[in-house]
Amino acid sequence: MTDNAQPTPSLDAELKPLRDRIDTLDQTIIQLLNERAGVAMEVGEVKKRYHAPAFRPEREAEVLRKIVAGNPGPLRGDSLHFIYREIMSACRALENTTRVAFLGPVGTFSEAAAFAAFGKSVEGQPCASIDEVFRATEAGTADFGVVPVENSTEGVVNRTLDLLLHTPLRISGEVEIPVHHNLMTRSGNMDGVTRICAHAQALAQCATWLSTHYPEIERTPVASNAEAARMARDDATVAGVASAAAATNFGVHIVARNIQDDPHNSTRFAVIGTLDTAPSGRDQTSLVVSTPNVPGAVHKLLEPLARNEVSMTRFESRPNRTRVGTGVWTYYFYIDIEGHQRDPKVAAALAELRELCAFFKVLGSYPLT
Ligand SMILES: C=C(O[C@@H]1C=C(C(=O)O)C=C[C@H]1O)C(=O)O
Repeated sequence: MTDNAQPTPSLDAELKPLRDRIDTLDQTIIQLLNERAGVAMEVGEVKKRYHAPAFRPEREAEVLRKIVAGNPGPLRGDSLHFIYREIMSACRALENTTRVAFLGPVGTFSEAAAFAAFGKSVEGQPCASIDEVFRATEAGTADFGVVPVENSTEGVVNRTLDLLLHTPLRISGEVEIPVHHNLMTRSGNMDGVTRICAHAQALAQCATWLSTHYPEIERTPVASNAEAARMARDDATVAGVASAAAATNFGVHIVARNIQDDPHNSTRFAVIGTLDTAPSGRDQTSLVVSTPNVPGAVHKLLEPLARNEVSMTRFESRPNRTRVGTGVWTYYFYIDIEGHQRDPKVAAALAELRELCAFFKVLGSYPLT
Protein backbone atom coordinates (compact mmCIF):
# COMPACT_ATOMS: atom_id res chain seq x y z
CA MET A 1 0.00 0.00 0.00
CA THR A 2 1.40 3.43 -0.88
CA ASP A 3 1.50 6.39 1.49
CA ASN A 4 -1.15 8.09 -0.64
CA ALA A 5 -3.70 5.39 0.09
CA GLN A 6 -3.36 5.88 3.87
CA PRO A 7 -6.16 8.14 5.12
CA THR A 8 -4.53 11.02 6.95
CA PRO A 9 -6.30 12.77 9.83
CA SER A 10 -6.39 16.05 7.93
CA LEU A 11 -7.95 14.44 4.83
CA ASP A 12 -10.73 12.93 6.96
CA ALA A 13 -11.24 16.18 8.77
CA GLU A 14 -11.64 18.07 5.51
CA LEU A 15 -13.95 15.47 3.96
CA LYS A 16 -16.26 15.15 6.97
CA PRO A 17 -18.30 18.38 6.54
CA LEU A 18 -18.57 17.82 2.76
CA ARG A 19 -19.84 14.29 3.29
CA ASP A 20 -22.28 15.52 5.92
CA ARG A 21 -23.65 17.95 3.34
CA ILE A 22 -24.04 15.12 0.80
CA ASP A 23 -25.88 13.01 3.41
CA THR A 24 -28.28 15.87 4.14
CA LEU A 25 -28.85 16.52 0.42
CA ASP A 26 -29.52 12.81 -0.16
CA GLN A 27 -32.26 12.95 2.51
CA THR A 28 -33.83 15.91 0.72
CA ILE A 29 -33.54 14.18 -2.68
CA ILE A 30 -35.20 11.03 -1.28
CA GLN A 31 -38.02 13.10 0.18
CA LEU A 32 -38.56 14.89 -3.14
CA LEU A 33 -38.35 11.66 -5.16
CA ASN A 34 -41.01 10.09 -2.95
CA GLU A 35 -43.15 13.21 -3.25
CA ARG A 36 -42.83 12.90 -7.04
CA ALA A 37 -43.73 9.20 -6.82
CA GLY A 38 -46.83 10.10 -4.79
CA VAL A 39 -48.01 12.49 -7.50
CA ALA A 40 -47.32 9.86 -10.18
CA MET A 41 -49.53 7.45 -8.21
CA GLU A 42 -52.31 10.07 -8.19
CA VAL A 43 -51.83 10.40 -11.98
CA GLY A 44 -52.21 6.62 -12.12
CA GLU A 45 -55.54 6.76 -10.26
CA VAL A 46 -56.92 9.38 -12.64
CA LYS A 47 -55.76 7.32 -15.67
CA LYS A 48 -57.48 4.21 -14.26
CA ARG A 49 -60.80 6.08 -13.99
CA TYR A 50 -60.50 7.01 -17.68
CA HIS A 51 -59.15 3.55 -18.67
CA ALA A 52 -56.12 5.39 -20.05
CA PRO A 53 -52.72 3.69 -20.46
CA ALA A 54 -50.06 4.18 -17.76
CA PHE A 55 -47.12 4.55 -20.18
CA ARG A 56 -47.21 7.86 -22.03
CA PRO A 57 -44.11 8.11 -24.26
CA GLU A 58 -44.93 11.66 -25.42
CA ARG A 59 -45.08 12.88 -21.80
CA GLU A 60 -41.83 11.12 -20.92
CA ALA A 61 -40.16 12.70 -23.98
CA GLU A 62 -41.46 16.11 -22.87
CA VAL A 63 -40.15 15.62 -19.30
CA LEU A 64 -36.72 14.55 -20.60
CA ARG A 65 -36.47 17.50 -23.01
CA LYS A 66 -37.43 19.99 -20.25
CA ILE A 67 -34.92 18.48 -17.82
CA VAL A 68 -32.05 18.65 -20.31
CA ALA A 69 -32.98 22.14 -21.57
CA GLY A 70 -33.26 23.57 -18.04
CA ASN A 71 -30.11 21.91 -16.72
CA PRO A 72 -27.75 24.56 -15.22
CA GLY A 73 -24.92 21.97 -14.77
CA PRO A 74 -22.37 20.87 -13.74
CA LEU A 75 -24.14 17.53 -14.33
CA ARG A 76 -24.03 16.55 -18.00
CA GLY A 77 -27.31 16.53 -19.93
CA ASP A 78 -26.93 12.89 -20.93
CA SER A 79 -26.29 11.93 -17.28
CA LEU A 80 -29.53 13.68 -16.22
CA HIS A 81 -31.35 12.04 -19.13
CA PHE A 82 -30.23 8.64 -17.85
CA ILE A 83 -31.14 9.41 -14.22
CA TYR A 84 -34.60 10.69 -15.17
CA ARG A 85 -35.30 7.73 -17.43
CA GLU A 86 -34.95 5.58 -14.28
CA ILE A 87 -36.92 7.97 -12.05
CA MET A 88 -39.85 7.88 -14.49
CA SER A 89 -39.52 4.11 -14.84
CA ALA A 90 -39.73 3.73 -11.03
CA CYS A 91 -42.71 6.13 -10.83
CA ARG A 92 -44.49 4.30 -13.69
CA ALA A 93 -43.94 0.97 -11.91
CA LEU A 94 -46.08 2.32 -9.03
CA GLU A 95 -48.96 2.85 -11.51
CA ASN A 96 -48.67 -0.70 -12.90
CA THR A 97 -46.16 -3.28 -14.14
CA THR A 98 -45.01 -2.80 -17.74
CA ARG A 99 -44.11 -6.09 -19.45
CA VAL A 100 -41.61 -5.61 -22.27
CA ALA A 101 -40.73 -8.37 -24.78
CA PHE A 102 -37.37 -8.26 -26.57
CA LEU A 103 -35.06 -10.55 -28.54
CA GLY A 104 -33.26 -12.50 -25.81
CA PRO A 105 -31.48 -13.95 -24.04
CA VAL A 106 -30.59 -11.42 -21.36
CA GLY A 107 -27.43 -9.47 -22.15
CA THR A 108 -28.34 -8.78 -25.80
CA PHE A 109 -28.41 -5.31 -27.32
CA SER A 110 -32.19 -5.76 -27.62
CA GLU A 111 -32.38 -5.97 -23.82
CA ALA A 112 -30.23 -2.83 -23.55
CA ALA A 113 -32.61 -1.11 -26.01
CA ALA A 114 -35.65 -2.18 -23.95
CA PHE A 115 -34.10 -0.65 -20.82
CA ALA A 116 -33.09 2.49 -22.74
CA ALA A 117 -36.72 2.95 -23.83
CA PHE A 118 -38.48 2.03 -20.56
CA GLY A 119 -35.87 2.20 -17.78
CA LYS A 120 -35.13 -0.81 -15.60
CA SER A 121 -38.31 -0.89 -13.48
CA VAL A 122 -40.11 -3.14 -15.99
CA GLU A 123 -40.71 -6.87 -16.34
CA GLY A 124 -38.41 -7.94 -19.19
CA GLN A 125 -39.54 -10.86 -21.34
CA PRO A 126 -36.68 -12.34 -23.39
CA CYS A 127 -38.01 -14.03 -26.57
CA ALA A 128 -36.32 -16.57 -28.86
CA SER A 129 -36.98 -14.64 -32.10
CA ILE A 130 -38.25 -11.37 -33.55
CA ASP A 131 -41.42 -13.25 -34.58
CA GLU A 132 -42.00 -14.21 -30.97
CA VAL A 133 -41.63 -10.59 -29.80
CA PHE A 134 -44.44 -9.65 -32.22
CA ARG A 135 -46.56 -12.66 -31.15
CA ALA A 136 -46.18 -11.97 -27.41
CA THR A 137 -47.12 -8.32 -27.90
CA GLU A 138 -50.03 -9.11 -30.24
CA ALA A 139 -51.34 -11.75 -27.80
CA GLY A 140 -51.07 -9.27 -24.91
CA THR A 141 -48.71 -11.40 -22.80
CA ALA A 142 -46.36 -8.42 -23.17
CA ASP A 143 -47.53 -4.78 -23.13
CA PHE A 144 -44.80 -3.68 -25.53
CA GLY A 145 -42.14 -5.24 -27.71
CA VAL A 146 -38.74 -3.84 -28.69
CA VAL A 147 -37.47 -4.95 -32.13
CA PRO A 148 -34.34 -4.01 -34.13
CA VAL A 149 -35.10 -2.01 -37.29
CA GLU A 150 -31.76 -0.93 -38.72
CA ASN A 151 -28.06 -1.16 -37.98
CA SER A 152 -25.76 1.65 -39.14
CA THR A 153 -23.26 -0.84 -40.61
CA GLU A 154 -25.41 -3.76 -41.72
CA GLY A 155 -28.57 -1.97 -42.88
CA VAL A 156 -32.21 -2.86 -42.25
CA VAL A 157 -33.41 -5.90 -40.33
CA ASN A 158 -35.57 -7.54 -42.99
CA ARG A 159 -37.58 -9.74 -40.65
CA THR A 160 -38.77 -6.74 -38.61
CA LEU A 161 -39.80 -4.80 -41.73
CA ASP A 162 -41.72 -7.83 -43.06
CA LEU A 163 -43.57 -8.33 -39.77
CA LEU A 164 -44.44 -4.62 -39.47
CA LEU A 165 -46.31 -4.89 -42.76
CA HIS A 166 -49.23 -6.94 -41.44
CA THR A 167 -49.14 -6.59 -37.65
CA PRO A 168 -52.12 -4.85 -36.02
CA LEU A 169 -49.56 -3.26 -33.62
CA ARG A 170 -48.29 0.29 -33.95
CA ILE A 171 -44.85 1.80 -33.48
CA SER A 172 -45.18 3.86 -30.31
CA GLY A 173 -41.56 4.91 -29.89
CA GLU A 174 -38.00 4.39 -31.08
CA VAL A 175 -34.62 4.18 -29.44
CA GLU A 176 -31.10 4.13 -30.87
CA ILE A 177 -28.25 2.56 -28.96
CA PRO A 178 -24.52 2.39 -29.66
CA VAL A 179 -23.42 -1.14 -30.42
CA HIS A 180 -19.95 -1.88 -29.10
CA HIS A 181 -18.56 -5.37 -29.53
CA ASN A 182 -15.92 -6.94 -27.29
CA LEU A 183 -13.84 -10.08 -27.62
CA MET A 184 -14.08 -12.26 -24.50
CA THR A 185 -12.79 -15.56 -23.13
CA ARG A 186 -12.85 -17.51 -19.89
CA SER A 187 -9.15 -16.82 -19.21
CA GLY A 188 -8.94 -13.21 -20.42
CA ASN A 189 -6.38 -14.15 -23.11
CA MET A 190 -6.48 -15.99 -26.46
CA ASP A 191 -4.30 -18.98 -25.50
CA GLY A 192 -5.80 -22.21 -26.84
CA VAL A 193 -8.70 -20.47 -28.62
CA THR A 194 -9.66 -22.25 -31.87
CA ARG A 195 -13.04 -20.61 -32.63
CA ILE A 196 -14.48 -17.09 -32.42
CA CYS A 197 -18.28 -17.21 -32.01
CA ALA A 198 -20.94 -14.49 -32.34
CA HIS A 199 -24.20 -13.71 -34.10
CA ALA A 200 -23.59 -13.44 -37.87
CA GLN A 201 -24.33 -9.68 -37.79
CA ALA A 202 -21.71 -9.11 -35.08
CA LEU A 203 -19.10 -11.16 -36.97
CA ALA A 204 -19.83 -9.00 -40.04
CA GLN A 205 -19.54 -5.79 -38.02
CA CYS A 206 -16.11 -6.85 -36.72
CA ALA A 207 -14.85 -8.54 -39.92
CA THR A 208 -11.87 -6.25 -40.59
CA TRP A 209 -10.68 -6.19 -36.99
CA LEU A 210 -10.91 -9.99 -36.69
CA SER A 211 -9.09 -10.52 -40.02
CA THR A 212 -6.31 -8.16 -38.93
CA HIS A 213 -5.79 -9.53 -35.42
CA TYR A 214 -6.79 -13.20 -35.62
CA PRO A 215 -6.73 -14.17 -39.33
CA GLU A 216 -6.00 -17.83 -38.50
CA ILE A 217 -8.89 -18.41 -36.08
CA GLU A 218 -12.11 -19.86 -37.50
CA ARG A 219 -15.30 -17.79 -37.09
CA THR A 220 -18.59 -19.52 -36.24
CA PRO A 221 -21.98 -17.81 -36.33
CA VAL A 222 -24.24 -18.72 -33.38
CA ALA A 223 -27.82 -17.80 -32.34
CA SER A 224 -26.90 -14.63 -30.40
CA ASN A 225 -23.92 -12.78 -28.96
CA ALA A 226 -25.11 -13.67 -25.46
CA GLU A 227 -25.03 -17.34 -26.50
CA ALA A 228 -21.43 -16.77 -27.68
CA ALA A 229 -20.51 -15.32 -24.25
CA ARG A 230 -22.11 -18.35 -22.57
CA MET A 231 -20.10 -20.70 -24.85
CA ALA A 232 -16.90 -18.82 -23.96
CA ARG A 233 -17.68 -19.40 -20.28
CA ASP A 234 -18.21 -23.15 -20.80
CA ASP A 235 -15.45 -23.86 -23.34
CA ALA A 236 -11.86 -22.56 -23.10
CA THR A 237 -11.35 -23.05 -26.88
CA VAL A 238 -14.10 -20.51 -27.67
CA ALA A 239 -13.82 -16.72 -27.74
CA GLY A 240 -17.13 -14.84 -27.88
CA VAL A 241 -17.95 -11.46 -29.41
CA ALA A 242 -20.61 -9.71 -27.34
CA SER A 243 -21.53 -6.68 -25.23
CA ALA A 244 -19.69 -5.75 -22.04
CA ALA A 245 -22.97 -6.52 -20.22
CA ALA A 246 -22.90 -10.08 -21.57
CA ALA A 247 -19.30 -10.49 -20.34
CA THR A 248 -20.39 -9.44 -16.85
CA ASN A 249 -23.51 -11.65 -16.98
CA PHE A 250 -21.55 -14.77 -17.87
CA GLY A 251 -18.44 -14.01 -15.81
CA VAL A 252 -15.99 -14.03 -18.75
CA HIS A 253 -13.10 -11.63 -19.29
CA ILE A 254 -12.74 -9.06 -22.05
CA VAL A 255 -9.62 -9.56 -24.20
CA ALA A 256 -10.22 -6.53 -26.48
CA ARG A 257 -12.85 -3.77 -26.31
CA ASN A 258 -14.70 -1.95 -29.10
CA ILE A 259 -13.60 -4.25 -31.91
CA GLN A 260 -16.43 -3.20 -34.29
CA ASP A 261 -15.07 -1.79 -37.56
CA ASP A 262 -17.20 1.37 -37.32
CA PRO A 263 -16.61 3.20 -34.01
CA HIS A 264 -20.08 4.81 -34.36
CA ASN A 265 -21.87 1.51 -34.97
CA SER A 266 -25.43 1.82 -33.67
CA THR A 267 -28.79 0.10 -33.98
CA ARG A 268 -32.25 1.66 -34.12
CA PHE A 269 -35.06 -0.21 -32.37
CA ALA A 270 -38.83 0.28 -32.60
CA VAL A 271 -41.14 0.04 -29.60
CA ILE A 272 -44.27 -1.80 -30.76
CA GLY A 273 -47.60 -2.01 -28.95
CA THR A 274 -51.29 -1.18 -29.10
CA LEU A 275 -50.73 2.40 -27.94
CA ASP A 276 -51.42 5.37 -30.22
CA THR A 277 -48.79 7.82 -29.00
CA ALA A 278 -50.05 11.42 -28.75
CA PRO A 279 -48.03 14.37 -30.15
CA SER A 280 -45.02 15.47 -28.07
CA GLY A 281 -44.10 18.56 -30.10
CA ARG A 282 -41.18 16.87 -31.93
CA ASP A 283 -42.38 13.70 -33.58
CA GLN A 284 -41.85 11.36 -36.49
CA THR A 285 -44.33 9.23 -38.43
CA SER A 286 -43.49 5.88 -40.05
CA LEU A 287 -45.53 4.45 -42.90
CA VAL A 288 -45.34 1.73 -45.50
CA VAL A 289 -46.86 2.03 -48.96
CA SER A 290 -46.78 0.36 -52.34
CA THR A 291 -47.68 1.85 -55.68
CA PRO A 292 -48.80 0.35 -58.96
CA ASN A 293 -45.72 -0.53 -61.04
CA VAL A 294 -45.96 2.31 -63.58
CA PRO A 295 -43.36 4.90 -64.73
CA GLY A 296 -43.09 7.89 -62.39
CA ALA A 297 -44.94 6.17 -59.52
CA VAL A 298 -42.24 6.86 -56.93
CA HIS A 299 -41.96 10.46 -58.04
CA LYS A 300 -45.74 10.87 -57.56
CA LEU A 301 -45.43 9.47 -54.02
CA LEU A 302 -43.20 12.35 -53.00
CA GLU A 303 -45.42 15.14 -54.39
CA PRO A 304 -48.02 15.17 -51.56
CA LEU A 305 -45.20 15.44 -49.04
CA ALA A 306 -43.54 18.36 -50.84
CA ARG A 307 -46.90 20.11 -51.43
CA ASN A 308 -47.68 20.01 -47.71
CA GLU A 309 -44.13 20.94 -46.63
CA VAL A 310 -43.53 17.62 -44.90
CA SER A 311 -39.88 16.47 -44.75
CA MET A 312 -39.00 12.89 -45.46
CA THR A 313 -36.18 11.52 -43.29
CA ARG A 314 -36.01 7.91 -44.51
CA PHE A 315 -37.00 6.04 -47.66
CA GLU A 316 -36.37 2.31 -47.84
CA SER A 317 -37.63 -0.15 -50.46
CA ARG A 318 -38.34 -3.88 -50.02
CA PRO A 319 -39.43 -6.29 -52.75
CA ASN A 320 -43.04 -7.42 -52.37
CA ARG A 321 -42.64 -11.13 -51.81
CA THR A 322 -46.26 -11.97 -52.55
CA ARG A 323 -46.14 -10.38 -56.04
CA VAL A 324 -49.89 -9.90 -56.09
CA GLY A 325 -51.44 -9.47 -59.54
CA THR A 326 -49.28 -9.62 -62.65
CA GLY A 327 -46.30 -11.50 -61.25
CA VAL A 328 -44.09 -8.46 -61.89
CA TRP A 329 -41.81 -7.44 -59.00
CA THR A 330 -43.41 -4.69 -56.98
CA TYR A 331 -41.99 -2.88 -53.97
CA TYR A 332 -43.03 -1.74 -50.54
CA PHE A 333 -41.63 1.61 -49.50
CA TYR A 334 -40.91 2.24 -45.82
CA ILE A 335 -41.04 5.97 -45.28
CA ASP A 336 -40.32 8.13 -42.21
CA ILE A 337 -41.54 11.72 -42.21
CA GLU A 338 -41.18 14.57 -39.74
CA GLY A 339 -44.24 15.41 -37.63
CA HIS A 340 -47.20 13.63 -36.04
CA GLN A 341 -50.09 12.17 -38.05
CA ARG A 342 -52.41 14.51 -36.10
CA ASP A 343 -50.49 17.63 -37.32
CA PRO A 344 -52.71 19.24 -39.99
CA LYS A 345 -50.00 19.32 -42.69
CA VAL A 346 -48.99 15.72 -42.07
CA ALA A 347 -52.64 14.63 -42.01
CA ALA A 348 -53.25 16.39 -45.35
CA ALA A 349 -50.14 14.82 -46.94
CA LEU A 350 -51.14 11.35 -45.70
CA ALA A 351 -54.71 11.71 -47.02
CA GLU A 352 -53.37 12.61 -50.50
CA LEU A 353 -50.79 9.84 -50.39
CA ARG A 354 -53.40 7.21 -49.44
CA GLU A 355 -55.24 7.95 -52.73
CA LEU A 356 -52.12 7.12 -54.81
CA CYS A 357 -51.18 3.87 -53.13
CA ALA A 358 -52.21 0.28 -53.75
CA PHE A 359 -51.17 -0.43 -50.16
CA PHE A 360 -51.03 2.23 -47.43
CA LYS A 361 -50.42 1.77 -43.72
CA VAL A 362 -49.36 4.25 -41.05
CA LEU A 363 -47.10 2.30 -38.69
CA GLY A 364 -47.25 4.99 -36.02
CA SER A 365 -46.32 8.49 -34.85
CA TYR A 366 -43.93 8.82 -31.93
CA PRO A 367 -41.50 11.25 -30.26
CA LEU A 368 -38.09 11.94 -31.80
CA THR A 369 -35.40 11.09 -29.28
C1 LIG B 1 -46.79 10.21 -14.23
C2 LIG B 1 -47.22 9.83 -15.42
O1 LIG B 1 -47.12 8.49 -15.87
C3 LIG B 1 -45.95 7.90 -16.42
C4 LIG B 1 -44.77 8.39 -15.69
C5 LIG B 1 -44.22 9.61 -16.02
C6 LIG B 1 -43.30 10.34 -15.07
O2 LIG B 1 -42.85 9.75 -14.10
O3 LIG B 1 -43.04 11.53 -15.30
C7 LIG B 1 -44.55 10.19 -17.25
C8 LIG B 1 -45.39 9.58 -18.15
C9 LIG B 1 -45.98 8.24 -17.90
O4 LIG B 1 -45.33 7.26 -18.67
C10 LIG B 1 -47.85 10.81 -16.36
O5 LIG B 1 -48.49 10.39 -17.32
O6 LIG B 1 -47.68 12.02 -16.14
